[in-house]
Amino acid sequence: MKRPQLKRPALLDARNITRLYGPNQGCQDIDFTLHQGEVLGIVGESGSGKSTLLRVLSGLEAPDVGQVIYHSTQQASAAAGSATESLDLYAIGEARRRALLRMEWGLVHQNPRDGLRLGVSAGANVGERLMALGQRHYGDLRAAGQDWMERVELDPRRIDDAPRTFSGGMQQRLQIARTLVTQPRLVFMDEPTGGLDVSVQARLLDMLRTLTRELGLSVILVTHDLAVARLLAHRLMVMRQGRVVEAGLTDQILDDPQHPYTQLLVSSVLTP
Ligand SMILES: Nc1ncnc2c1ncn2[C@@H]1O[C@H](COP(=O)(O)OP(=O)(O)OP(=O)(O)O)[C@@H](O)[C@H]1O
Repeated sequence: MKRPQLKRPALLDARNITRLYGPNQGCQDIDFTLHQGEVLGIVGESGSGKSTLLRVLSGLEAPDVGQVIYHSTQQASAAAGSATESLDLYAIGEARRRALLRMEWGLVHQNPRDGLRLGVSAGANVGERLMALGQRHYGDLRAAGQDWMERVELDPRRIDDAPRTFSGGMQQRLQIARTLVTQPRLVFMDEPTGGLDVSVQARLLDMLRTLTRELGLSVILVTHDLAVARLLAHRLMVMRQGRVVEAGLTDQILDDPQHPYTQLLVSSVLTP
């Protein structure tokens, strides 16, 4: 499969990040740059530190050492165009970090229950994030809810139903709609297809691939599933015991792994 050439501006820089809970437990010495429109997969077996790294990158947990630098594009004015401001995620303060998550970033949890409000309607789940950005018009919010339900292949006639009446796969699609409705510049995904039936996973993956391409999303994706990584990610980082052991273009890593650990990971998928 042909991958796009990625010579785009940097969106996020991870600089020498370490967050350890014990020896080799967590993540250490992580350095990379995510470019605009790029999908970066973080892969590795259970306990390799993927989720720890994602929490640090997404502003949920400060690193012991290192910096996360986000290149935010502010729309100064129609005439002046946009200006880029580089923000040190853990130096800007809690309020600004939360505002970033709300306004420019999105987070898709493995378990949709962690990303949805189960007690309010599907439409409210989607509209709520828009309201947080200042949209108030009921008709527009409802129209956006219906539109996004359709985009994630949910029946828009169920807009008033509570997500707890949806299946796991439907809840995950609703969580994705809720996340993407605000057109985030950067989306973090933690095992977005984990815990679902294989057939449900396949459809969801297909949908995610279409949406990331259509919207030109920048994504950091954590998965232990190399098939998911193959389908969605342009580039991969392979983690083992908290460290990155190999990084590069997805096809190169999966078709010609260099590190013995990556070779083992790839062969364990290929060998029944
Ligand atoms: N809050 C925490 N307190 C103590 N130890 C932790 C904490 N979070 C993670 N760890 C430890 O850090 C290591 C890495 O865990 P992490 O969840 O980042 O790995 P992972 O690759 O995401 O695994 P999985 O795929 O199973 O989620 C593990 O040994 C884990 O026990």
